[in-house]
Amino acid sequence: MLKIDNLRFRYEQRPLAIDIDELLIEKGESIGIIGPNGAGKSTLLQLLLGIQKDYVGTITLNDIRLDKKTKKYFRDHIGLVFQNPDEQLFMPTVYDDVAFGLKMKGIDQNVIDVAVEAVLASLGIKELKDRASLKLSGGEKKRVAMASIFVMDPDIMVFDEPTLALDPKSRRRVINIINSLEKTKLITSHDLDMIYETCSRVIILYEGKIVAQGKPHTLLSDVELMDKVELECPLILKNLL
Ligand SMILES: Nc1ncnc2c1ncn2[C@@H]1O[C@H](COP(=O)(O)OP(=O)(O)OP(=O)(O)O)[C@@H](O)[C@H]1O
Repeated sequence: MLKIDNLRFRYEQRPLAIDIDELLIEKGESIGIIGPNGAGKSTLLQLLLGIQKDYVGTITLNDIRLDKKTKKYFRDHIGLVFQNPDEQLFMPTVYDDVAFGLKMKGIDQNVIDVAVEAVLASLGIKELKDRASLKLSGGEKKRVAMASIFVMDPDIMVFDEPTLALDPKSRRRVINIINSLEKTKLITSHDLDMIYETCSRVIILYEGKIVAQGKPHTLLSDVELMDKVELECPLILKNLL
C-alpha cells in the first residue's frame, strides 16, 4: 500500500535526517515508529505527507508516486492527527472543526451533520459539539482532533504521539480508540507500552535509519537492542522479563 525506496533527506547542510533503503507497509497493518529524540520520526511523517520536499528517492501510495502533482492524493488518503491538538483545531466550535474538511469538499450540509454526529458519538464526545474547541481539556482536544480526521475517512491514519500529556484514563480511552479503528495505522511515540498494545509491527529508527523491525513483543523485549538505540523496554514487558 505504502512503499518507500532509497529515501534520503537532510535539513540544509545537516547530516541525513532520513536514510531509508526500503519500507513496505501493507493494508491493515498497525505500525509503531519508535526511536530516541532526533531519530527522524517526525521528519518521516512530514515526508509521507509531502510537507518536506527536496528528498531523494521514491514514496508511493497505491502505486502512485508522491510528487508535486500527486501531493493532494497523499493528503486525501493519509490522515495525520497532530501531536499538539492546538495546531489542528482553529474553528470557533467543535462542530465547526470536525465539519471543516467535509465542508471544504463541498459535501451536502445534511450529510455533514450526520457524519459529524456519528464520529463524535463514536469517540464519546457528542456533548462537546457546541463547545469552543480551544477551551477544552487536553484529553478532550485530542479526541476532537481525532474526530476531525476520522470524519474524512482516510485510508491511512497517522498518529504523532497520541498519548502525550494524557492522564491514565484519557490515555486508555485513546488506546481503545486506536485499537478499534480498522485502518492502516502509523503511530509514533515514546510511550512504548501504548505501542506494544496498539501495533502489529514496530520499526526502530535511529539516526534516520531503520535499524530493526519486527513483532512488538520480540523487539521491545530485547534489552540489548533497546539499550543500543537509547530506549527502554516497556513496563508491561519489563514486569514479564
Ligand atoms: N526544521 C529543522 N531544521 C534543521 N534540522 C531539523 C529540523 N527539524 C528536525 N531537524 C533535525 O533532524 C533530525 C530528526 O529530527 P526529528 O524531529 O524528525 O526527530 P524525532 O525522531 O521526531 O525526534 P523527537 O522524538 O524528539 O520528536 C534531528 O537531528 C533534528 O535536529
